[in-house]
Amino acid sequence: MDILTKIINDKRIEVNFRKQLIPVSQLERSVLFERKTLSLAQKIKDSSTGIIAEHKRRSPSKAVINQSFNVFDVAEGYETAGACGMSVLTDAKYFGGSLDDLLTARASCNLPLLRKEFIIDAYQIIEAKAYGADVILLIAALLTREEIKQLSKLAKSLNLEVLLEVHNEEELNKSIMPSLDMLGVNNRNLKTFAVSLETSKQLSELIPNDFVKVSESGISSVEAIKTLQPFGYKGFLIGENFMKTTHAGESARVFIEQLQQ
Ligand SMILES: O=C(O)c1ccccc1NCC(=O)[C@H](O)[C@H](O)COP(=O)(O)O
Repeated sequence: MDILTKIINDKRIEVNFRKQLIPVSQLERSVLFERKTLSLAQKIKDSSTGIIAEHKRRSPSKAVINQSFNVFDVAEGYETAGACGMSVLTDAKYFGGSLDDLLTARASCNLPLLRKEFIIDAYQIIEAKAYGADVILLIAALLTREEIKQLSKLAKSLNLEVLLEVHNEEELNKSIMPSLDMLGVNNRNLKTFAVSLETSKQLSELIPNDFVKVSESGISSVEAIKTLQPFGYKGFLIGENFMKTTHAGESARVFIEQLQQ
């Protein structure tokens, strides 16, 4: 069984459990549910660097990356560094994240926050809003076109932006629709974990220009970004490269400074 199938099997059980624990009506009463959300797409459009910096403790491909940072410091550091937004992994079993991480990030910075999660149910989008997210991720490999439509429309009705992630042409073709804000190309093959920036380069011309283009995963140098920018990418999602250091915020600051030169 590949890792994505394993993650999704576990996620179905987790989501059913959570639904019973905290009903939608309770999520909708959260103070953050009424909050005015921030636009990550606009921040990326206005930026010359477009960095979405991720909080990532561990991953299926790299095991432990960093267990010692606290989310408060990382969020504050990323904001000071000049990131456009922050991605917060909320999956516990495979990434060591949680919704509390999202809440802590929300309390610690004014950056647009992406809930980085394996979303398969409308309930998780309502959770995202209740815990302070501005953006949700939809992964085309997990969803039918009809599901992408339903879930993205729900997100938009809650004033959340949608980053749709693809890995290949087939996923891209089935996903294009007006209820998406950003199209992300994941450079990591989720079956083999091999990373290749060629994936972003090859798919770029197939992405209509009305979407903000984001390149995700395996970006570890300023040079990598400079090779992706001519392909129309404005946003760059970076996790491990910052989280594996002794100070995620400081490493993002140095990276963004070099990118501006
Ligand atoms: O990172 C993984 O190993 C992984 C495995 C299976 C599904 C998703 C996975 N990662 C989620 C992400 O998309 C990345 O955390 C994100 O793009 C940042 O990637 P990186 O800069 O390479 O840490």
